[in-house]
Amino acid sequence: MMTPWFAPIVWNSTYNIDILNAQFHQRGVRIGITVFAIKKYIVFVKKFVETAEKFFMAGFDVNYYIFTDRAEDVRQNNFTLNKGRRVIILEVPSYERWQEVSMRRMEMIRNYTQERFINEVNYLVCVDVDMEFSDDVGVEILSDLFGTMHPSFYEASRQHFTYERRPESEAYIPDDEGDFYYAGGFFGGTLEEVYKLTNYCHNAMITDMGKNIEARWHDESYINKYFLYHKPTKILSPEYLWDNRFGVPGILKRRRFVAVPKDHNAIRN
Ligand SMILES: CC(=O)N[C@H]1[C@@H](OP(=O)(O)OP(=O)(O)OC[C@H]2O[C@@H](n3ccc(=O)[nH]c3=O)[C@H](O)[C@@H]2O)O[C@H](CO)[C@H](O)[C@@H]1O
Ligand SMILES: [Mn+2]
Repeated sequence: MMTPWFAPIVWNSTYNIDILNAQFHQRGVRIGITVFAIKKYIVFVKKFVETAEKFFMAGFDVNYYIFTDRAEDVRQNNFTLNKGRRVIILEVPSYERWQEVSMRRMEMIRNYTQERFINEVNYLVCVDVDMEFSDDVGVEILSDLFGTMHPSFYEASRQHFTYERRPESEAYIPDDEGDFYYAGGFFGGTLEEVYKLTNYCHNAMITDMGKNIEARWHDESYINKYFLYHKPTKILSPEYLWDNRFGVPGILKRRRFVAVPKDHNAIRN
């Protein structure tokens, strides 16, 4: 429930949501959530927003920032939103390879954080779009800088973490270092902290590209490197990022945000 640097690990029943809601409402906190729906991934947007309206930050002001190269198609969804909640469609370029689409999210989040989000929200939550909410995800996740345990590795020991192991890469992590294996698909924090993380990851990727290196798990590898030396102030348990292909272990009392099954080849090409 607590890391050795005193960051809480958020599991069901470790917090009282009424106390937290009162505190965050008192501060008038506004929350932004970023998702990318590039090319065929626009098919995921409808369910993502619909389920977020039920489960994500209920009762709070939320801006959905949907980055897409197909704005018209995304608009066709005619979202029905609760009070205080808005969909904002941001037109961005697309990239040919899915790996680069995934990695370029860092650059785009960084740029919009500085230009726009900073004026509109107090916290940013950055997630994958091929997901749906199936239980509450509320202000208990918010902190200066938060990351999420990857559902494949929360029980694994360090030697099994799939960090980048080539010393030439900016994402390199030595064998005897590393706290957790964090997932690329759910991180966030204050605007300042998200700016620092995304700026670091983008610059590291560009440096590697110049050397013709792409880290093993793309953006996720660079996030893991960043979190090693800039420890998150809160860590989300796999309740917040689950994939039903892993079954439902006893430790998992809630599945709050779950991968939507996809045909990888069909959707990425
Ligand atoms: C749940 C989780 O931790 N997911 C991570 C995992 O892969 P995933 O296998 O879940 O990657 P993915 O196919 O979902 O791609 C990541 C994200 O990029 C966006 N996208 C991708 C391709 C495309 O054509 N259009 C598009 O919009 C979309 O928002 C998608 O959710 O590893 C990736 C890097 O390898 C990223 O770190 C993901 O965040
Ligand atoms: Mn995904």
